Amino acid sequence: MDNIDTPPSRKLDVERIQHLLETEILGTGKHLIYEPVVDSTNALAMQLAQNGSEEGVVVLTDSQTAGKGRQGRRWVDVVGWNVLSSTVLRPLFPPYQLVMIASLAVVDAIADTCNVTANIKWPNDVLIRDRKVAGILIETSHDRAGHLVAILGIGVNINGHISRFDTTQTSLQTNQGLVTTATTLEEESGHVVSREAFIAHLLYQIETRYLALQQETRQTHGHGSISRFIREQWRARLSTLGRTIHVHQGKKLLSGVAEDVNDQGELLLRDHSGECITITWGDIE
Ligand SMILES: O=C(O)CCCC[C@@H]1SC[C@@H]2NC(=O)N[C@@H]21
Repeated sequence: MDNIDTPPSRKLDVERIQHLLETEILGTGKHLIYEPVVDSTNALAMQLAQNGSEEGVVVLTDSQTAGKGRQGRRWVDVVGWNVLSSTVLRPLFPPYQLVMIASLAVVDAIADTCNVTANIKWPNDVLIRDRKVAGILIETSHDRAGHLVAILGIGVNINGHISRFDTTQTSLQTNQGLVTTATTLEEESGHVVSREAFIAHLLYQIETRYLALQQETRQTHGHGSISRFIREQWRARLSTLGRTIHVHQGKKLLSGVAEDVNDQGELLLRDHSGECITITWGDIE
């Protein structure tokens, strides 16, 4: 049993996150909702949002019983070792800009807490050394008053070593090839990472860009320098660009070189016949 990482059954210290946000990171106080176990933080946050909850409410947990991934997949976790968070937002700007803000926030929170460089696989997977460390799921809907709400769900593999997880205690073994495709911050930085510190930095990083973009959208309808700056920051972090890739869109497979992204964050793929295809969704391999 020596080589098996057994999860600590430590609960998230929400007061510590509040304290870090208010004193050290200089972000504003947040309305944090913590449940030790939920089906999905996104589902709970969506329920709250549809019932009119204010933006900025953050749902946190130690474990999800039905964590949601992109394109209907499951998101599995090991109790107490991951960051699982969902934030209620009411963006005035389009969802593709939220994709950019969220992935940049994760990249920056990783640099802040671990001093490790992470990159983005289009559109919003966060990778370190080409292995996935975080996933983002944005879901939109309308509340009872008809206003748009967006739930920004973020899952980050914080501690433990993927290759050593005790898969008899988790459903990780259902993820084919996880060991070669995923990683954790502990694995990459060489030290245990505080989930509380990571969450505080993450929320701060989301908030600064989000508020700036909300203000700019009110004033310029999204054509200002902040939108451009965020898009350029995100583009510069995309490890997908310049590579030969395969895009899975359901049963359809497209291959070619990922040349660039357009203003809406869509991927421009040059296929083998020389045609440029605009990719709006799909899984990149
Ligand atoms: O497939 C992906 O890459 C996206 C994964 C998103 C997972 C997070 S964990 C917190 C939040 N709650 C969910 O049910 N999913 C997101």
